[in-house]
Amino acid sequence: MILLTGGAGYIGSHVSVALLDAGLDVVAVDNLSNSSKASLERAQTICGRSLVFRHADICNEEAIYEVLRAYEVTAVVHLAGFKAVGDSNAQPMTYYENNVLGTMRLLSAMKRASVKTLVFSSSATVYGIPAYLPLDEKHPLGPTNPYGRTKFFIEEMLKDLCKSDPDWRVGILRYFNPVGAHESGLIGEDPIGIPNNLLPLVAQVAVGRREKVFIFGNDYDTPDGTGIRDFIHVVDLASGHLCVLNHLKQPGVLTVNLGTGNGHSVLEVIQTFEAVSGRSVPYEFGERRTGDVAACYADPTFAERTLGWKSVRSLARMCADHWRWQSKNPDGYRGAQYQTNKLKFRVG
Ligand SMILES: NC(=O)c1ccc[n+]([C@@H]2O[C@H](COP(=O)([O-])OP(=O)(O)OC[C@H]3O[C@@H](n4cnc5c(N)ncnc54)[C@H](O)[C@@H]3O)[C@@H](O)[C@H]2O)c1
Ligand SMILES: O=c1ccn([C@@H]2O[C@H](COP(=O)(O)OP(=O)(O)O[C@H]3O[C@H](CO)[C@@H](O)[C@H](O)[C@H]3O)[C@@H](O)[C@H]2O)c(=O)[nH]1
Repeated sequence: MILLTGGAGYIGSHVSVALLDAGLDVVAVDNLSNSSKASLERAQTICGRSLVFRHADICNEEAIYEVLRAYEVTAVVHLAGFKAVGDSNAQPMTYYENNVLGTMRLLSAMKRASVKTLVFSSSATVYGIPAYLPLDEKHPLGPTNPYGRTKFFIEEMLKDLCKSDPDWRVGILRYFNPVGAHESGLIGEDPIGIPNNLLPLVAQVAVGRREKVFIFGNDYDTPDGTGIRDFIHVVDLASGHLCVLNHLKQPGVLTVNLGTGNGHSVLEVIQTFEAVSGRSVPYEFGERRTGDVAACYADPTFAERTLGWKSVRSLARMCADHWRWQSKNPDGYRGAQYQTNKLKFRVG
């Protein structure tokens, strides 16, 4: 049985599908602070298999320990955490508590239950301002905001833990910019309030929920002046978790970039989204956003060499799948527009 923390979230629901489709048993734990259980009900519908859901907080060591023992968990995929960069500047201690302390509690519960295999979702944000591109795993680390520092501190903690005890096997996955949705249109990203990230905002403008996209800067040193990022399809990203889980046979830490290696500009994303959706996405150029860099994209060769993993879905596919999710669920999981035959969660 695999314990998936943050399982009801955007990436977690897609990882649930990848794990269930691979025939693995899953217990998903989430405190639903930024998600809805509906995502996991739909993940079950997609796979035709049930998982176990436990409403719990990773900061609650006893609750996690109890789950680890009750379901005979053998490995943990740890996605639970807060992720908004702006919020983390405003409330750094909340981020340190939830992300760093939460991970410490989880590790402590794992140690007590003798579960010592972990896959952790880190972020390309740990690299900070790129000294060179593309970013390989050896690039120096220097996160520029509290959210990024929580990921950095957790990475350091995991390295120390593995040095101290050779039984631990840890995969650190540095995600670039996950976008898109499962091709069924049943699960996808459902941010609360005005989206911070580009793709969900573009999708909400296309569907008519918002008026236009403000492009943060058109004077970067890039071909069209707008920022460049490595957008990666969330289904490709999810499959990377399976690959790393299968690969964690040796003790120690394996740190891997999950990106495509291709950079796409903000304007390119908007134009591609318009083409695949047939909708217009009005935009306006505005000031640069504090903390943004001109360009950020991965060198994904280490992932391919060590895990045999490679992203396969194009930007057009990312936009098309994101659009299918958004157009079928204009109000996300809150809308009742898209009913599914709910599979019951497994009772543990
Ligand atoms: N989406 C991105 O752009 C991105 C990029 C890099 C890394 N990541 C990391 O990937 C992970 C998943 O991100 P996501 O985009 O799916 O975000 P998300 O907010 O959709 O999912 C995170 C989930 O964790 C849950 N959660 C938060 N704190 C918890 C706690 N204390 N106990 C139990 N559950 C808790 C939330 O309710 C949510 O369901 C996060 O750790 C995030 O930092 C995301
Ligand atoms: O309303 C918007 C939102 C974004 N952008 C631009 O779009 C690009 C992508 O921005 P965004 O989607 O916010 O992603 P990033 O700022 O690259 O950060 C994401 O990707 C990082 C990993 O690379 C993660 O660590 C972060 O948590 C996640 O928010 C950037 O050039 C932004 O300036 C706009 O122009 N307008």
